Amino acid sequence: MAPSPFTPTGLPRLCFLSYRQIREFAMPVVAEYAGRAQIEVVDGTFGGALAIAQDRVERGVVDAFVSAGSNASILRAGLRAPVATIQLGGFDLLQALIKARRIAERVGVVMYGQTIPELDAVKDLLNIEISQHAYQTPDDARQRFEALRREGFTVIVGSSLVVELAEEAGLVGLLAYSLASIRKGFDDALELARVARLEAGRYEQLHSVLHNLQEAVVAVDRQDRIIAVNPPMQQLLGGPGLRVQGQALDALQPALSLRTTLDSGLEERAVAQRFAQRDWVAHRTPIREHGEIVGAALTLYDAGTIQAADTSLRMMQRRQQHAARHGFGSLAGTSPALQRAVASARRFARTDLGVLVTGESGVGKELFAQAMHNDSSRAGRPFVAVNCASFPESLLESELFGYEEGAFTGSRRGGKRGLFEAAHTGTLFLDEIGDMPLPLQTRLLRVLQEREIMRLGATAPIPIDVRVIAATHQPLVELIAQQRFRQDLYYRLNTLRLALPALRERREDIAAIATPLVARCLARLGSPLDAAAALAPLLPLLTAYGWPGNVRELENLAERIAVFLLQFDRVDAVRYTELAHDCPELFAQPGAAAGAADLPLAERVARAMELAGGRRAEAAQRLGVSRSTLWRWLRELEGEKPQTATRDA
Ligand SMILES: Nc1ncnc2c1ncn2[C@@H]1O[C@H](COP(=O)(O)OP(=O)(O)OP(=O)(O)O)[C@@H](O)[C@H]1O
Repeated sequence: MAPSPFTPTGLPRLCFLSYRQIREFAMPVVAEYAGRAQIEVVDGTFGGALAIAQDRVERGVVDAFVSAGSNASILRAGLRAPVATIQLGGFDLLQALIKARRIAERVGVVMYGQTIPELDAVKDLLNIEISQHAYQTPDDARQRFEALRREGFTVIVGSSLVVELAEEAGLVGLLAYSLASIRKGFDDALELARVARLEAGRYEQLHSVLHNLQEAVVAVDRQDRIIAVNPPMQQLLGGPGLRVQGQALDALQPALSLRTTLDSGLEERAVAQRFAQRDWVAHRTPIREHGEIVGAALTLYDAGTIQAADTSLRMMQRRQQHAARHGFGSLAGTSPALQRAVASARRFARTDLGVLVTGESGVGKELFAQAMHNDSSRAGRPFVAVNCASFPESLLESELFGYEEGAFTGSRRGGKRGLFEAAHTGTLFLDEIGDMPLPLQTRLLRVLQEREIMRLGATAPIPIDVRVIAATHQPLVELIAQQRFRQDLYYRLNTLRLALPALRERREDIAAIATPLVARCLARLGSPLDAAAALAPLLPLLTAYGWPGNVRELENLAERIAVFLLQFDRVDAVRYTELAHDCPELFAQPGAAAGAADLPLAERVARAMELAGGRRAEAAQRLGVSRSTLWRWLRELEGEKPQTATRDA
């Protein structure tokens, strides 16, 4: 696992706190551990040791302490920090006694805490008289020591303090610790320091998260006593000066109580709550450990912030609606007519001038507008498309320019920004500009000239930076002659002119546009057919067709063809003549059946006759052949007497 960024780095910091005797004895071990830890060696005198250690803890300069005997006990009892104890091993004591026996037959043993009953067994073994004593305080130790001295003991085995006293009195003091025990103490301290650092890292992380939250958070234990609180909640509970830790939340602020959560164990989310003259959204959550409820937490979210977030989410959704999805890469086809249009559009995209896109319905005017926007310096900014023909005049006006609150009956509170404002810094695509009512044309002209808009009912204009791309399928020059379009607006919009060719003027693009559409549709519907292979027999029909609805019509037809193809699992099994039911327009065109040369002759003729309602002249026209040819075919194919089965047109 990667270490938390909050875990302190560098060597673990140990503080070795002891009396002089053990400290001096332990120096070789301290030197041994110097590469693995940063070790501070401190002289600990009884009582003073704790104050020294506390100072280190408060300054946060020590990860773990290592100490022995009474010092270790005092540190453990009084510090909120890990303390490793240098333990006295039984073998250590035995070695010290063997040394003592060489000097004297009577040995005093003075240890911190309690006596060691097992020593009695050693007594006989070593042929030594042992007088054992335990002490709790330094005074206690001194008294024990004095008593032994009075009794004539000259050698004392014991802790660091005892050895110190013995030496002061000119007696022999033997330290009961071995270097091995001291090493063990340092190893324990290193491990404690490692764990302490991990915990400190975790705590820091939580602390930092909690303290940086904008929300007010409080956590309580099982008894509703506050165990954690962050600054915003501290403020709500009584200000920074008040000590809230350990207090019952219920008593401090009954309105924020978590008792019900503690009792029921149920989470409450997004509950509106009024507190301290503000509106909040409250979450109350039980805290569980191993399934048991051990506490609960309350989070208060500022209602204003939530409302702002809601608005921003809606704005984001709206911005996504106002984004241009297509680029020039979305344009299928390689015909010279299309390529010329693309080349012009690419050039226009580099300017910031208005563009008037002309062309029949469905030729791709909006697609080109999006592509120009995405190729321009305004890419990534809003692209707002509005169809001027799809709104009644009054609505179009408020859609485009927005309104102030109270501008008209039923106007929304706070007013509404218009599409010009929505398109600010981006592009506004005004489709079907020829359908814009004259009064709005006047307003539009003013916006284009002044570069500012005035919301309905507003008194001050709003500056606006928008590139306008307009489109029309109507001949604006004729509308001008009929006084249905303002000439000055026409010149304003018409700075750059992009005329898009109708699909029938670039029939070579039909396959390139239709094939991916059919392929996508087949894949979506789970058909195994290859779109290009399945479309090939239909290409003469598709190419011959007039496409009054241009690419949009082709898209629609491609979907129908794909759905028709669904019933076949192999291309050579497709009965193309049946497509006439789904796409009659393809078959109804003059010469259609003749175009579908890949279809068997019998089917083509039957189809043409059916579509012509039995009229031979019309059927011949559909097939693109003379009446006499048709008659001949009919006789050959059907052996039919034409006069009885058909009518002459
Ligand atoms: N060259 C092309 N390649 C692929 N798809 C195209 C191409 N041209 C147009 N389309 C697609 O045809 C459909 C109609 O295009 P678009 O809406 O841009 O036409 P329009 O001229 O703006 O139509 P209208 O005048 O009716 O608003 C869209 O789905 C568009 O993606």
